[in-house]
Amino acid sequence: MMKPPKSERRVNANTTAEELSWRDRFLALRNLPAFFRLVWAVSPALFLGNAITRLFRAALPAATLFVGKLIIDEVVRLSGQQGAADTSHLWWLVGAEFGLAILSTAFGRLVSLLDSLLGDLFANQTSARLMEHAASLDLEQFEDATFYDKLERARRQTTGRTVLLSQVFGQAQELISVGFLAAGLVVYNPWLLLLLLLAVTPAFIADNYFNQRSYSLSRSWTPERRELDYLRYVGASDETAKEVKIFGLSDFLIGRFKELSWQYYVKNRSLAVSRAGWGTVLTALGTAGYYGAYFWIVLRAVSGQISLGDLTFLAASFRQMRGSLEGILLQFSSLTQESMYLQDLFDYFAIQPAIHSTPDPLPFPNPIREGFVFDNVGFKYANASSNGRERWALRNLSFTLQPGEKLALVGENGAGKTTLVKLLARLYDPAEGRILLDGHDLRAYDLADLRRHVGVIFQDYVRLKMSAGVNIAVGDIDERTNKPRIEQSARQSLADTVIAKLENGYDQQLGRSFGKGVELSGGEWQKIALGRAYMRNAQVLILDEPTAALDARAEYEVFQRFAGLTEGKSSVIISHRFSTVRMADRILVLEGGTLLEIGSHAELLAANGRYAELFQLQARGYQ
Ligand SMILES: Nc1ncnc2c1ncn2[C@@H]1O[C@H](COP(=O)(O)OP(=O)(O)OP(=O)(O)O)[C@@H](O)[C@H]1O
Repeated sequence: MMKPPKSERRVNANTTAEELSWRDRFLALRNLPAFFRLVWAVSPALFLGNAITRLFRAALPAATLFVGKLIIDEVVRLSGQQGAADTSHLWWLVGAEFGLAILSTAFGRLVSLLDSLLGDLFANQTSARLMEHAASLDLEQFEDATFYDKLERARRQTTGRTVLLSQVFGQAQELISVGFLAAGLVVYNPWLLLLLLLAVTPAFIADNYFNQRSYSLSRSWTPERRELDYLRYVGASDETAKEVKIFGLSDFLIGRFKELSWQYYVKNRSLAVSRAGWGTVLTALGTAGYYGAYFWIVLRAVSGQISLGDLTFLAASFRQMRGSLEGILLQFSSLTQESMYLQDLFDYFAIQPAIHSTPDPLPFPNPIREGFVFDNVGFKYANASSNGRERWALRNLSFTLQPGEKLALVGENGAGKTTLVKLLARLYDPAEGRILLDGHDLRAYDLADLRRHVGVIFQDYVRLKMSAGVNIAVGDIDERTNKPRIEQSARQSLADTVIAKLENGYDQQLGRSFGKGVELSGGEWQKIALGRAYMRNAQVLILDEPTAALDARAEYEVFQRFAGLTEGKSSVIISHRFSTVRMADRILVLEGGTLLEIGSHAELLAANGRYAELFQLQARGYQ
């Protein structure tokens, strides 16, 4: 994974931008080596090409000025000669200056080209790494708003971060240019250099200050920026359009968007205005310094102490150096700013998942011999609390899921059924107690292997805006080109009847976002999603309200087939429909996160407890 060495992570991720001191900002520059390693890894050839081209280009300004000086001196010498003069040397010089001008343009273009190629590659690769890293993180991390802030800040760093590369390279290029020019100036008068430095320093300090404030503003507004993105999405997307219309939400959404974006604009505006004001005043100081030096050079030329060529060389060197120095100092302050943004990228990559395989993981048992044992399991969501009290989603939960057993989970909304399933698939780890599989803690097993063998179809399954075939193949994505297997799964989940009606069959794009995509009904989508369970050759199959959107006949058929699929395998079904639930070997009734009853349909009816009550309630509804 992309992780900077410790020394380069010195700027604390939690330091608020407002508190960033000059020291923090300089420390942020430590991110540069790690950044350069990343860019180098993207393309060593482009990286080297860029560096070399810039080096050559750096020498050109001083060389051009020097040739210009030689030309003027030669013209002055020739104009003072009697009779026909030999001008061949002069034309050689003019030709050389022309050549240098062409080279300068060509190198300039080449540098831009290499920058943009490298920039595109870097953006692509970093985005891919961002996704890779996201995939390695815990579900719990995705439920935390500050995580999204980090992700958002990191995402913004994938594009445009190569500006930093051009800046550092450009900076080096300018420094070399300035070195050449300074060598020329020092020969005449070192004090000129000092004057120049003094003239540009105030603008540099001001710029640093404003860059820091602009970074602070941008950072502290991350949640609002995400909200703006969200409002833009809700206000204009196929998934929300119908409710936005029905409930007449557009004014409300647009109003909120305008209010928030206006607040951001006002904050940005006041910063931009004071930056422009101070910038003007302080740059004028720089100009005054330049004209002071110019005055001195002209005086020396008038008194004959330097030649006309020297005058033009010095004046132009001085002007160019001022520009370059100003550029270097200002770039330096934006460099520290960019390095701070870089910190956001590294902070994101430094987030580590808590749920991972142990160093020597056990392979998932095949077949399962003893089953899963929940031993006094408790779990609470990190962000869950009510009236300031911690809320446990599950507590004191003990039961066994036998190999080959069909277990149904029953309970009212929020009772903890889905949470139990997530613990089984190790999307979360228990906060209390433990889950054993064949006598070993679930954490001892290889995570990827566990996920392969525990297949879950969630009630809020993902509806991919991709082809129907891929939507089924999700159950075993490596088999996405295995058409017979996809078709077989579709037949078993009744998705084949849905696909038969689609113009392009399995290749039909679903969802309306791309091309000629078509939308499906809720039940049709559910049949497609159920196909995923048949694709997966898992030992434990879990269906979380798999048939809620199916009509009665489809539900009946699905369960007939599902019984065949799970023959000899363990399965867990969550359902509010007792017609489904009663088919299970055992039924576990949850209430408020704790186990209330467990037993077969007949046993629980005989016990005449909560299950019997809920069952009779539903049965009465059908009478
Ligand atoms: N991601 C989450 N973050 C915080 N709390 C959550 C989260 N998911 C669920 N909860 C809370 O945990 C409790 C159990 O939720 P769970 O989803 O397991 O219930 P359920 O029995 O599956 O409900 P339903 O029948 O409505 O699907 C609920 O009180 C819920 O509010």
